[in-house]
Amino acid sequence: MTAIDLQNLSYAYGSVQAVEDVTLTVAEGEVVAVLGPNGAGKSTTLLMLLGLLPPRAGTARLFGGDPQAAAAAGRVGAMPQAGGLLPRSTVGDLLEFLHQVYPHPMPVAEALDLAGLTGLAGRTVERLSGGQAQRLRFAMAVIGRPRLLVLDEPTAALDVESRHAFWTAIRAYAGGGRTVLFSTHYLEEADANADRIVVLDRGRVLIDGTAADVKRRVAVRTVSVEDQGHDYSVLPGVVACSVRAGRAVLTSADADATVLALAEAGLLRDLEVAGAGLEEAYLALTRLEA
Ligand SMILES: Nc1ncnc2c1ncn2[C@@H]1O[C@H](COP(=O)(O)OP(=O)(O)OP(=O)(O)O)[C@@H](O)[C@H]1O
Repeated sequence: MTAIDLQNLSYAYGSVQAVEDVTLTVAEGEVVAVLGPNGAGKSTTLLMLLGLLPPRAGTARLFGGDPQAAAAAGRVGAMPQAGGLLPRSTVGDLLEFLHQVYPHPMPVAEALDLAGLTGLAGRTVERLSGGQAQRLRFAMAVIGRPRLLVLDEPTAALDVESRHAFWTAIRAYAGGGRTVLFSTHYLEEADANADRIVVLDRGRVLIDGTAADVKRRVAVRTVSVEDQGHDYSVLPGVVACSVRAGRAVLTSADADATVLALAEAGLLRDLEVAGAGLEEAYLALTRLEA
């Protein structure tokens, strides 16, 4: 059974093309990360997927039907990036209300436990810390026992320890054959918690594969040597190169192969190899695609 089926989805805010021709299918039981830097189009894709934003082009279907129908049937739980909480109500009242709305909910105590909020049922929402509010959003998303859980940057407000507990809860939830789609900026988080990673860049799908596929392509290093006027772009692994202050600076997706080729060509003078950040990796990948 296909849980999520996005076909050629596009969306523009005025002249900003936020999502362009995104096609993505997720089978029931998969845990998928949507990875991308700021502004990559993650939130916009998630909003269309949930039926909260009408696509300008393409279609979004959940469990073979309309996203809104899937949501109305209680099959979808969503955790937005922010908002969605009534400041004056208590944690317990909010969850109790949702418990009554859904057809097959879990007990409020179970949702509290799953989200690490046991003992906070009487606390008003406005007195929750950022991390606790985030965990309440998670409890609200799971209390209806949805078959599909959609989480938009769920750990953004959490410290390292809460992150760990949070992912343990999500994995436990996914373990029962449920489908989870979450967005994140962090490759490590996607790697540790997803079966599959979809990298979005400027609204487009750049990579759709396993963590190993992604890592292979974002394991970018900066290799630099004294410039000797060579055409460095032809060397293996090189995805971008420039000459700065007499040095050839090469962005390489395979530093070992690049260094070996430099050595074979007699170009290995004053070698420096440095790790490149993920943002640089995205940049390099984008150039590779261009
Ligand atoms: N309401 C809006 N009005 C105008 N432009 C918007 C709006 N929301 C998003 N955008 C633009 O659309 C593009 C995609 O934004 P989106 O929020 O989907 O990306 P994102 O990957 O979720 O980013 P982030 O990681 O920062 O949340 C960006 O260029 C953003 O500035």
